[in-house]
Amino acid sequence: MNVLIRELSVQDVRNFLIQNPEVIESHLLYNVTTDALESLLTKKRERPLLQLTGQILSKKLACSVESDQQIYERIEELIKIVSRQVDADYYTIYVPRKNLTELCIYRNGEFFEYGPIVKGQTVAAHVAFDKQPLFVENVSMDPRFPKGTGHGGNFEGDVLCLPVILPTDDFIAVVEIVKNELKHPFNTSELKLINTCLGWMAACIHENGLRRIMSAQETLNDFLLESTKHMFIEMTSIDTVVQNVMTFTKELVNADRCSLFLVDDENNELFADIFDEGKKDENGRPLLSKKSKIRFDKNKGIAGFVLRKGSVTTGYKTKNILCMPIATKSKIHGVVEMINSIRSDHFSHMDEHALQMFAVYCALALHYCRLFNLLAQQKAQYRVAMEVIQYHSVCTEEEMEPLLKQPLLPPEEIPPDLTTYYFSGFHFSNVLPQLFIQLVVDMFGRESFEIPKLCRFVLTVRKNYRQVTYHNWLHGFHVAHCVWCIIDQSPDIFSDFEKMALVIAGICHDVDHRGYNNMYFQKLNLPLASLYSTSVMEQHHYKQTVFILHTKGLDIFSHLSASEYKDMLELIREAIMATDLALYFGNQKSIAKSVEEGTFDLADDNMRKKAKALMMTGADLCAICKPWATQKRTVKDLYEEFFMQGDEEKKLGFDPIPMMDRTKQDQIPQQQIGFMDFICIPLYNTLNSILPGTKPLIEACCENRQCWMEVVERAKEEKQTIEEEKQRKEESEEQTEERND
Ligand SMILES: Nc1nc2c(ncn2[C@@H]2O[C@@H]3COP(=O)(O)O[C@H]3[C@H]2O)c(=O)[nH]1
Repeated sequence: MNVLIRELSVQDVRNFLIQNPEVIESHLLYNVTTDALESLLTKKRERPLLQLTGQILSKKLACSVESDQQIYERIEELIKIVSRQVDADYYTIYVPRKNLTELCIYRNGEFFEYGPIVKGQTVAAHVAFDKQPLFVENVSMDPRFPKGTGHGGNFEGDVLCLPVILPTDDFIAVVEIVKNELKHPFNTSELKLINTCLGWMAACIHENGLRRIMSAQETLNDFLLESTKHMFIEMTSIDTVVQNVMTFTKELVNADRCSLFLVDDENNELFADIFDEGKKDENGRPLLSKKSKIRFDKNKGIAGFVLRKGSVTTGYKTKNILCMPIATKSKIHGVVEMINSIRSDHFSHMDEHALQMFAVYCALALHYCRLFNLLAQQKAQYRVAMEVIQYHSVCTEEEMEPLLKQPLLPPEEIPPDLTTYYFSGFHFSNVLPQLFIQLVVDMFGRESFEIPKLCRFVLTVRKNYRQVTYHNWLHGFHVAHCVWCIIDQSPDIFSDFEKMALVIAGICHDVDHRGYNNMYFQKLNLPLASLYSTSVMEQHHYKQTVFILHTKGLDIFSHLSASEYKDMLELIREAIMATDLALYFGNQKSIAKSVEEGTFDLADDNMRKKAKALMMTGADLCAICKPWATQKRTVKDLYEEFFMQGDEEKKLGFDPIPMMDRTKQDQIPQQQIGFMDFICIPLYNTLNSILPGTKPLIEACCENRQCWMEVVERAKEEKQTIEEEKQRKEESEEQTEERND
């Protein structure tokens, strides 16, 4: 009989009771106390709650969790419910630690060490190792688990053990549910229930994490808004940006400490001078301290550095680090290092992702801040350079003295043809400043400008012309003089305001010309060409003019109101820009067309503007209308400048245009005729049609054309004579030879 009882299994007993229900009934009635029966009933009533489990779960999990501790609290609450549903005896929650090398048990808000994550010891460690669910029947008999479950090595029963893995692949826990062997084993629906619940739980925890990230994102957006405001309104310093980055990243990933190292590309180093020593301000925000710079080799491990530094200097122990480069596409700006997660014993994938995203904004913030600082520095450098330039480009008091003493020549020394188109400054180069002042005084009266200012102004303009052969101070004077003559010969057309703008534009129109045309700057991609895309030199001449006009002591227009001054500069700008010959063609065509159609009207603002532009071109080319001797001399100087550019281009491997090619000098007379036919004659004809006072210009131009024609003819004749002579010589040599023969 004894032998028979020993061989009975739990299942045999169950089968017997199903077939003999009266046995269990009498047992319950007579052998079990009422209290025990009632507790059994309570348990039994809880079973139908099964279908509500999902609802309870979702409610429990929907509550937001702020820290990892809270996540495990939730898991425990849920596993408690699930275990009851499946009538389990025990459950245990294990948490991976030490970078996934060890497990500890979580129970009632506390963590207890359990053991290493290895195979061949416990069920939980095996599952943590494989990260696969496992069902073990009668665990005490299974040789794979000599140390059994969380309830010891010799526990007899069935074990269901599952890893909790989030959709982000973060492995956060192992859940173990155990049934005593004497109870009924896990059935399929129970296994399904546990699996489903754990699946939902992982999804909810993940969801919760996302919510945490979203709220961090909101804070992040606020920060971005705040820092952008700082940068673009206040243009904050690098220190402020670094402090913002450190404070916010710390909040973002819940780090205990943080550091930020900036890259010093020049010295191949990383450095930091703002430190987090764990202090907080009255609002609980990190209080960072600025200290002397720590520098170290860019290639040395920062983590190692911080570990060393942290433990030696502050006694602070670094347990885990999240380290991220702060980089834009082209440059690594720095490295941010988060030390010791407050939430857990390590930083999660979510932390990493959030920081990765934020690092992009940090990089932009640092990038713009650096750019801003660079810009501010360059601005300061520019100001210093301008001060130096101003010192050297403005005339000294010694240089001024003679003119200040005698701004005007005695009447007998004034060239009699000064007020005619034919005046040539070649023989008056020493007194051109006095002659210019004379013209100004003649046209505007003695009171129009402060004479000492005008003296300083005119000498400084002269100083700012370069010593090139054509586009020099003398050319500037000639153009201003021609403008003066046109105005003088066109009474009641221009206002004093316009006249002043035109005469001053005339004297300044080529200031700082370097003897090269616009094409040269563009072809060689010189800095001036990157500054101005069109009318390169003309824009530069205007800028130089404004620079002179702005300089204290030379500010001849200081008597104007702000708006008058603005208008004056605009008129000067238009006049100087009009000296770009590339703009002339369209202008001439448009005026000639209106004249032909009888619609030209100087009262019309637009046409008036065009007329003034044409007048500036007329003055700029006035050498072509000077007496023949002056014309010849000017062309010689002009071509020397052209050839200098040609020589330069040849040196740089370019092919100069024939006009700038020294080896083609014999073409000059023909080129002059071409220049007149193509540009000057239409120009002065049209100018004459709108400003009849310019008639001497077209006449003189035509006379000079005649002179160039004669040069061409003479050259032809000379060539012919030479050839005839050559031929005659050859023939006579032939005859001599024949005679000798
Ligand atoms: N070939 C030729 N070109 C001239 C003459 N006078 C002026 N120019 C050109 O016309 C241009 C007008 O604008 P710039 O003063 O910049 O440069 C001038 C020269 O390139 C001339 O007599 N002959």
